[in-house]
Amino acid sequence: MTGYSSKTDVATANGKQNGSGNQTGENGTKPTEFTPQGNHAYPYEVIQEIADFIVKGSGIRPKIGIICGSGLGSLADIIQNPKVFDYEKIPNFPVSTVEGHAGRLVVGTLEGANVMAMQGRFHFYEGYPLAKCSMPVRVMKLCGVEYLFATNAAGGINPKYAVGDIMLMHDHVNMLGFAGNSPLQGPNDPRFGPRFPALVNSYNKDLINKAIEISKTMGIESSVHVGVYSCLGGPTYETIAELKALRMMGVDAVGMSTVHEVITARHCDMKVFAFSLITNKCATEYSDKKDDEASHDEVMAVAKNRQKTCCELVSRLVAEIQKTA
Ligand SMILES: O=P(O)(O)O[C@H]1O[C@H](CO)[C@@H](O)[C@H]1O
Ligand SMILES: Nc1nc2[nH]cnc2c(=O)[nH]1
Repeated sequence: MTGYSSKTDVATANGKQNGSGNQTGENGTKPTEFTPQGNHAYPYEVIQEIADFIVKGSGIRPKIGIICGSGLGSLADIIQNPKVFDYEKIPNFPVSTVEGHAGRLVVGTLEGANVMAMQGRFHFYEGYPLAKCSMPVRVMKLCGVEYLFATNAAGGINPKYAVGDIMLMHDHVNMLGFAGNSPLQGPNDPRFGPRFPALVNSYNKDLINKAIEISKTMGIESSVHVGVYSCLGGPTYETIAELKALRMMGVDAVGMSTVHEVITARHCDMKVFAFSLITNKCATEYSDKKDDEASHDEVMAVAKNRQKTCCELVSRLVAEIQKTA
């Protein structure tokens, strides 16, 4: 029996295959065979099967789901009593193909809360349709997750932002949506959420306020901002003209992820907290300076430098949620 095998979205950049093939679960059972619906959406039953595999395999029903951004995999390393699942071993799960995204799911406890963290997310530019990129958010939901923490590395467009700053997301501009692409495209399954979800209150204000308070106690409030993120398809970094356009639209930071995860999470009524680590300053004026060019090496280096701060912010916010549970 085979798993998901759409040949049109197989990410083979580094020779890895996506979540197809003859995987066998830890308990020896084989995953359900299925065909993609609409825009490659996974059927509810398949998502349920993946969630059951994780909950049974870990013995934990997580309340908080964390998605680690590029170079921020250490957010999962602080999880206690971790049960680790390589994506390759999870039935019908895609694989990570990007440097800085290890491709592991870590389930355990953090500040007394049950959590699960993705060390590696899926991006549109890897060749995955958006529904597949954000499929793990639905897995989280069926595992029991109520809160999604989505983190990312992003370029700072707001001239006030410095490299290493943190931007708490309070809104987004969905550029892929402008172009008619959505993770919710195709038939709607009401067991996840409504056909036409509203997004005006997507980023939980209480969690943003708590994070601001935490940043004060950490003494980093001057490098923490609240702003607007936009996701482009990538994998190219932006041209100056594109950056100027994004700035005119009110975008503060730009990346290639997160928005479709947030849309999927809000569709199934999860509370969302998201932040960008500003890993590079985006040039919005023409110059010949080599420094103006973004690079993934720089992104990874800055993320490594700031991982301790990001870990502390995340664990303190988890502690706050746990306190009020
Ligand atoms: O959004 P994350 O996964 O943090 O990574 C960001 O950094 C990578 C580019 O350097 C892109 O994948 C972009 O989306
Ligand atoms: N699109 C985009 N993604 C990023 N990820 C990290 N930095 C950047 C950037 O400048 N642009």
